Amino acid sequence: MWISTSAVYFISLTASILLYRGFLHPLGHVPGPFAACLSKLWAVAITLGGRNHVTILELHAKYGDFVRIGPNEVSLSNVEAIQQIYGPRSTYKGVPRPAHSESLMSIRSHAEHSQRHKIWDRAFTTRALKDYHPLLSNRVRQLSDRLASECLKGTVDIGKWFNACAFDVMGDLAFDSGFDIVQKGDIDGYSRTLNEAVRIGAIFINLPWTAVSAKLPWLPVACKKAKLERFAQQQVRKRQAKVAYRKDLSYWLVCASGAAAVTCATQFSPAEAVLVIVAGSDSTSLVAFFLLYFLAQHPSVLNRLRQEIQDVYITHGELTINHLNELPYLNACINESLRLFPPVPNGHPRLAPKGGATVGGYLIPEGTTVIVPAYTIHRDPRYWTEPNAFRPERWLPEGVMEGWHHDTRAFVPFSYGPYSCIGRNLGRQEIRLTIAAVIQRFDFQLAAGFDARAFEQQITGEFLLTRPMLPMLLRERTKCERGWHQDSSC
Ligand code: HEM
Repeated sequence: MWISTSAVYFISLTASILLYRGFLHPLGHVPGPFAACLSKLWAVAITLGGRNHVTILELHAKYGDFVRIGPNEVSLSNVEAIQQIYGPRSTYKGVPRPAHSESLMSIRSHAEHSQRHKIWDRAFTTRALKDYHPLLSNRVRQLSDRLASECLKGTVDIGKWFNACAFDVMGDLAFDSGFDIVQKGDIDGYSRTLNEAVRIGAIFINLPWTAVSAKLPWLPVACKKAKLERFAQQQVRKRQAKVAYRKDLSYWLVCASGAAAVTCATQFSPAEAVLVIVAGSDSTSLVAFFLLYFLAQHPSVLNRLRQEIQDVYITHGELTINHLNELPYLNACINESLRLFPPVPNGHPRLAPKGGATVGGYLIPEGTTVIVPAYTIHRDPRYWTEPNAFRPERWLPEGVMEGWHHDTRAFVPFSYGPYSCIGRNLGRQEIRLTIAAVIQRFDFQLAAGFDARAFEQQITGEFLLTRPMLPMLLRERTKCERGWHQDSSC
């Protein structure tokens, strides 16, 4: 009797919730897949399938700028929306992040975030970045040497090595002691663990209550999280013991404030150390990876880029970060890779303010979660002519012909506004150095039978894009006074 009463209660409750969400909800007028209106499980299923970025793009192509992608969630693919939702004067709130506890990325109160941001800012000034140059150059040199030995063995999984290098760089910056994955391999599996943590985090973002599972010690997800946190704790402690040892990132976050070691512990938490690694490694290596993929398919772009880099080498006798910063074609190629494959493709959730808001003519009720998806807006033909083509020239003055659409307001790979990427200049420097080092020293081509369509279909985008295996054949070029050459005749 008790069971049947409970069952009736449960069924009626579920039916009323579904009825409300499907037909009576204030977002009822917004088009979108019916299953998405009923339950967040739709988003989880799409996330698990891994093709969020493509699904959202297809939904916008079908339904227009304003699409309902959850019971209380809409996706807005319209350039007018970006400034209003993410801009400095936005009244939208950030959505708390269950996956990155106690870090800059999880603080979503504007006042608290701005206070913490000021401390982080010191680590990303032009002067601070300059101090990281030797460290970056050293790691990229190691990567280049590693590729030289790997290419003798056959096809090279280039993405794996780019990722290892970016991981080593961030390890140096966050802990002042690298992981040495390029040289020794991922012995302890930290890089693997982090990648898994990011995937799991994507589910937590869609269904915040599942984040509880990270606290149940017998679940694999909890073990992995605990392992990572233990590691970060050890590293932060070790780093704090050498207070003013080197001007790395933790120096600026902690020690430059003159704080005593005791306050250091509260200022640079293991969660923030993990944030540096998560935010700075995969994202950066993905951009370099996709750029190399495009270059392998576009020989004329590769030749022009190689010439630009060669000219710098001939003029200055070396390739430093300062020389590379100003190269227009290199920067254009990086922008084009960021446009076509933004590492964070699905947009950043914000909550509509009290009383609701109107964006680009659309009424958004109070408390609605809103996203502007980067992958979709980067490929919108209203903002970009030939949106799916890799065409770096579009970023140069001579490359935008009359009548061409090139609306840089619709370029948001680092998000936009006060919560946008703090490490973008560092990331760009690392990408420039990596790409310059690789294309200067190696000729490369995709392995025989490579199928670009199949490759792109394997790219998933739960939170970050993933990189499928990209088999490349690399051949070391010959070095002489005037740079590197294809054959031994310098
Ligand atoms: C090209 C490479 C990179 C891309 C495409 C990228 C992209 C992004 C994006 C889209 C966000 C906003 C995330 C959100 O609101 O959900 C973000 C935030 C952030 N990124 Fe990056 N990032 C890159 C490199 C880096 C690097 C090298 C660092 C260095 C530590 C870094 C540190 C951060 C931090 C700390 C945040 C949080 C900022 C805040 O909440 O105020 N990123 N990044």
